[in-house]
Amino acid sequence: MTTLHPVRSAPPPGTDDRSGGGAAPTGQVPHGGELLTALLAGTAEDEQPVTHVHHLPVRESRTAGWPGWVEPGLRDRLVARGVSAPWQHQVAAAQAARDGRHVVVATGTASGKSLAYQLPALTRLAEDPRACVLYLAPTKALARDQLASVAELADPSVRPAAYDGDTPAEERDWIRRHSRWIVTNPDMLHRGILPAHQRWSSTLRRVAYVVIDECHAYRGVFGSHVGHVLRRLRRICRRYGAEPVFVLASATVADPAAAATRLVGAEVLAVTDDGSPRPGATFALWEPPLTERTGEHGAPLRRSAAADAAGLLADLVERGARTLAFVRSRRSAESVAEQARRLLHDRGRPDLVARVDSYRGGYLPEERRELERALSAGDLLGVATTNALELGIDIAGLDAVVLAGYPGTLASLWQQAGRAGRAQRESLVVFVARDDPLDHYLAHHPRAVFGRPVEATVTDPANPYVLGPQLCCAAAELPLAPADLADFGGPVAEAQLEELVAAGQLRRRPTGWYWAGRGRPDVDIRGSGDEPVAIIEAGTGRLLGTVDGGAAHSTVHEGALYVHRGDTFVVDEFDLDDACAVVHPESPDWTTVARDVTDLSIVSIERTRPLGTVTAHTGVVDVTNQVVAYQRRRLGTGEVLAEFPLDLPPRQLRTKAVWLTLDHRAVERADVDDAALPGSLHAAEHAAIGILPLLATCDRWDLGGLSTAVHPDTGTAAVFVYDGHPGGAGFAERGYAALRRWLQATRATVASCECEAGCPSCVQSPKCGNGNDPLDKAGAVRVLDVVLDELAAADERGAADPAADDDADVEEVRAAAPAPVGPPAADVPPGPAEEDLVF
Ligand SMILES: Nc1ncnc2c1ncn2[C@@H]1O[C@H](COP(=O)(O)OP(=O)(O)OP(=O)(O)O)[C@@H](O)[C@H]1O
Repeated sequence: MTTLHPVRSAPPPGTDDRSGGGAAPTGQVPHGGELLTALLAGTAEDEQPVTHVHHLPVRESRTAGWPGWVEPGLRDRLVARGVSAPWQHQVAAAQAARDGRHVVVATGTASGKSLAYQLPALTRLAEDPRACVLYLAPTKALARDQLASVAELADPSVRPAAYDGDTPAEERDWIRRHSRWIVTNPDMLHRGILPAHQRWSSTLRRVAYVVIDECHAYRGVFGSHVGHVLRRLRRICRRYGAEPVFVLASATVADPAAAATRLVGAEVLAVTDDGSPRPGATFALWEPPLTERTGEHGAPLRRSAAADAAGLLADLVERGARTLAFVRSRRSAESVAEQARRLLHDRGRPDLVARVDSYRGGYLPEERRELERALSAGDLLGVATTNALELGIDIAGLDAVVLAGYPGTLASLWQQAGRAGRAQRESLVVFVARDDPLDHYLAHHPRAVFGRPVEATVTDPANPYVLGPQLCCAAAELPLAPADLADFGGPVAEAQLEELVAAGQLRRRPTGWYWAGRGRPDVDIRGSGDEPVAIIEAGTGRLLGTVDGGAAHSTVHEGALYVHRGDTFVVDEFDLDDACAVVHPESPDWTTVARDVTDLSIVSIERTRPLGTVTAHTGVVDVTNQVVAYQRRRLGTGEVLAEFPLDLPPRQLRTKAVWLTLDHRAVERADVDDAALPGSLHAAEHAAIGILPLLATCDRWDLGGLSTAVHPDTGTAAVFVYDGHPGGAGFAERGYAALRRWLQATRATVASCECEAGCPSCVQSPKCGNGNDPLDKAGAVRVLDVVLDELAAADERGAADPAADDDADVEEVRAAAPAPVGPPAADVPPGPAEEDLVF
């Protein structure tokens, strides 16, 4: 790991840093570029972890005048709080909302998105003493933070209040009657407010604005449910005579207008041109080097991102830099802080040991405030934290942020990176890649990080497993009239209603569809539809939580290591009949990985794109999966310690998939013989799954795959990637729509990895049911080359699928990009061609 040594004068390779190097003046914390140069000074000659350095220059603010309609009292309060003039994007979004247009403000972290909805909403509340606002947040912590901010700004008659699962019963009635700014969440809307709409009618008829904060959080199956909850809300409001304006806020996402329109079910205008100022930063992409250690099939392993993050944290603290290190789990937060303390101790700096801590979640406001205070005062210099500190903290003046691993979305990455920076001082951000294809890709493709975002927030409101239950909820709230169906998908909804009538869940009457079940429909908007499995602690009988039924076989089988809020347990018994798993606390030095066998059959093809010797498809598939064994693997290294058989029944999943078929000519062109074909397809499939989250906001654990040299349904070689949720979640369809970009990035990831025969950074998968066997890295590159050639040739012939609307080449898209969304994009230099990027 890096240690303190004289500053190296040459900048690291790949740098476009303009800040220069040099040691810090005594007593002063060096700024971003200097810090990085100093960190690199002690790196071993043969290791060069920094793959790229990006310089984010200071961005000056662009303000606009206060719109004439803003309530003077509100304006005065804002001015008194330091908002002397609104930024341009705030006025653009506020004006659209004021004019009655649904609008999404999609600008960077801390760009003042709140003001964009507070201006029109609070003005309206001041003008109309009866008007109300509904504010929806994805997490309770964010909701509570926003509540405090509105309470400070609003006139006392607004009485902002939180109405969520934590609201005491005795307060609920008061809130319903008196609050005019109700802070809640989609779950409460779905379970509490909409089913009891008569009780809420006086509020619902007065709703002027619905604010949906952090709207990129609503993705996949959950996002599809939320989309319907919002459609139900609009229908009920309409019934009481209200047509609220929706204002959405989001950090970086691709195409926010389309994503927001799909979520709300009505046209939404996007405001993306960020007028807020930003301090400068040096942003380094860092990939830990390969080590002598080996994992599955002797694959070389990289040094862990956590180990490098701990080293960086210690180095930065030693230089007096106030640093946050974001890690992926609570356990990791503790161990990174512990490793950093040990390093400082070993370097003879016991004075600094007490100034490093971890943030262990729990989200207690007092804990957060103490941490904010200690960091601001400089008592604490380094904190390793989970994403608990990503939202809703106000720590000014951090010198550096270290990200140990990609946090899953670019929005989160910028949210975390945005915690660094103080006015007039350049900060340092270091992204440390984990041993995983997506992290590896990002470490070597700076423009995927600093260019226009390509990851789309996908939802699929037409998923029958979402639409059916949601139509039941809607009908139970208020019978569904034919005129209502347009909001719920038109013909798709009609077809679904027929099935619900046939199943006896709804009744058709001349006036519409009526709920025919007993009580209320029981629909879990956060679950997969399978019965959740309860996790029970042996001895105490304490219910620790639940896991999704769909994931239970591979996560809580007998012998599995189960992590709950950072604490570890081992499963003693998995009872399928009672849907529960009994666990005991244990912290072994291993983790477990399930082994499974998968079978897939094609049910129907929805779209096909012939590409000469290759064909791309999307459609419905049946996947049969059986977990048959599990492995114990050593923590940190991934070394396989033992394998144990399991006796679990197979399970069926009907879902959506994207797949490629390759006829014998394509296989010949790829120069892959019979023996190498299965491994080549399998390796391409793994890398493709690892990369899809770059284009769709999902996790590789949301996806499944299957590849085979001859698939019985097609008679050809085939690679399938499917959504791991009943009915699909929109991820596979996004892959089909962005096929070329997806496969280009996949190919680049595999080809650029310096390992010889495949490793976790390229073609090995941590969740492979076959133990990553067989895999043929070189064959995968050749197969992907043939597919990409065929795609390019088809595009030249003009045979692009109209559905593949964004299926353009990565470079072309970026070159043509309009004013980009997100913190860095406006400053991205034209950049070198893909092949010129630093590897
Ligand atoms: N026009 C302005 N001039 C000066 N300061 C402003 C202006 N607008 C907002 N601010 C301040 O900027 C800070 C960030 O604002 P806010 O929390 O609304 O940003 P955000 O975009 O919602 O942040 P996040 O990305 O964390 O959700 C706040 O301290 C706010 O008071």
